[in-house]
Amino acid sequence: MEKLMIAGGRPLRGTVQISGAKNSAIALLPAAILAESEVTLDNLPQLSDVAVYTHILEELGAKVNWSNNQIRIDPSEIKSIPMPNGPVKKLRASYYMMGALLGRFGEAVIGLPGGCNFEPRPIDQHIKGFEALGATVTNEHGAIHLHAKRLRGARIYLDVSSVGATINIMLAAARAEGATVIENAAKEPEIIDVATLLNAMGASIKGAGTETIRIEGVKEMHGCRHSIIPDRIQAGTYMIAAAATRGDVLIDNVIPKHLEALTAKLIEMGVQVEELDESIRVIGADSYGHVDVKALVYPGFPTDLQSPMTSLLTQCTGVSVLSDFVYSNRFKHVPELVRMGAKIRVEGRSAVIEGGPLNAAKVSASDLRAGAALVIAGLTVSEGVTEVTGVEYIDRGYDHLVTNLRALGADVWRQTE
Ligand SMILES: CC(=O)N[C@H]1[C@@H](OP(=O)(O)OP(=O)(O)OC[C@H]2O[C@@H](n3ccc(=O)[nH]c3=O)[C@H](O)[C@@H]2O)O[C@H](CO)[C@@H](O)[C@@H]1O
Ligand SMILES: C=C(OP(=O)(O)O)C(=O)O
Repeated sequence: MEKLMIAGGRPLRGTVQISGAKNSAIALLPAAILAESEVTLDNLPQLSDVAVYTHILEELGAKVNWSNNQIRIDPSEIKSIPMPNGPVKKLRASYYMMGALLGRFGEAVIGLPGGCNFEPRPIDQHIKGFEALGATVTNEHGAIHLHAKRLRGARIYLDVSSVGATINIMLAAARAEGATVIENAAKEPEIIDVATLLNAMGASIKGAGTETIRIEGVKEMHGCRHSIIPDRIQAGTYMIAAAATRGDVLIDNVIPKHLEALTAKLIEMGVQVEELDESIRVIGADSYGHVDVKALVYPGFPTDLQSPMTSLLTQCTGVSVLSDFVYSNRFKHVPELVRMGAKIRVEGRSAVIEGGPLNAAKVSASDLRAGAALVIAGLTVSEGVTEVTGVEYIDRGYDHLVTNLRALGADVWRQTE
């Protein structure tokens, strides 16, 4: 078993380069299935989720050539091989195989997804979308079976503006007959990134990034080259870590606009934040005022930064309230932070956090962002060594985390028992 060991108490200082976005990459990889020729993705993050996805594509018959931050996918030999089990169970975004295979072949069998299960994460809106396009969808022993003689465009109103459902419907509809309109679509930057790739592959998608997306189905799609957008959640995690350790960090290769909700909150609590063209500098202060935070869909404060933010709020004076309006029970990090001395209680969909010092402890990450929260908490503790297990979750979403933190002056290392 691997652990992260953190001897904290050192302010982070220096520059960190942010990799491409996980939540884009793991949608762009299956999107390549819709092309008839090679797709090249640049700025690919080096993450376990990406490794699992490339393995899935290879199992389907794609020729994959991954070298550092670039991947070339030749999907010309891909077949819709049933995948009720195996690697699809290892990550959440395997649900995109449903839309991509359905869109290209009119059929797919994909096991229900795995990934971070901090609470039940239904996919009813994805299925509603596939059915509206003309597919029959059944759940047989935990695997979703999809079949359509032909897919026809439809008007689909999403009950919740789901990132996954919006992207999955775009994938299925890109090569359908006629026009599809997604209403109440999610507006996250990763959706624009997927639409940009699909359009470069020959699709006709308008309105990505707004609540109405219109897709005119095309007969064929082809290869192209695309550079993945920077990972706003990794960037936000380093911003929070810089503030929590009272450091001074330049977070480079970011789109500052994607981080406005976090930037505004940091400034409100007394952190100095400077936005540059493609980077953000975060300069910590000796003390911070308490703030209330509401995690919402984009452009609101991201739920994926809610857990890391909890750790920062333990460093504020007074009581902060952090509520999650996307995932009401995403609080598995709280008991672990309490183990480290945090004064936090969960009330409904909110965590009530009373500021105060933390101490080193042995804690366990139950999901990716809970892991990030525990690492940040450990970085604030000046005596003793915090041990974080569940490193496999952290590796799903943080490219070279230990190397990056060490380069910023943190005393962090991996230890295998
Ligand atoms: C791979 C990926 O991109 N993961 C992100 C994606 O997850 P994911 O796409 O799974 O999250 P969604 O945007 O779909 O979920 C948003 C909300 O809608 C609900 N819902 C969703 C789909 C559905 O069919 N029915 C339904 O009720 C969910 O329970 C949740 O309360 O967006 C989340 C919200 O920003 C992020 O936390 C995840 O990091
Ligand atoms: C919840 C997350 O990812 P996934 O949806 O892939 O589990 C995340 O990135 O915080």
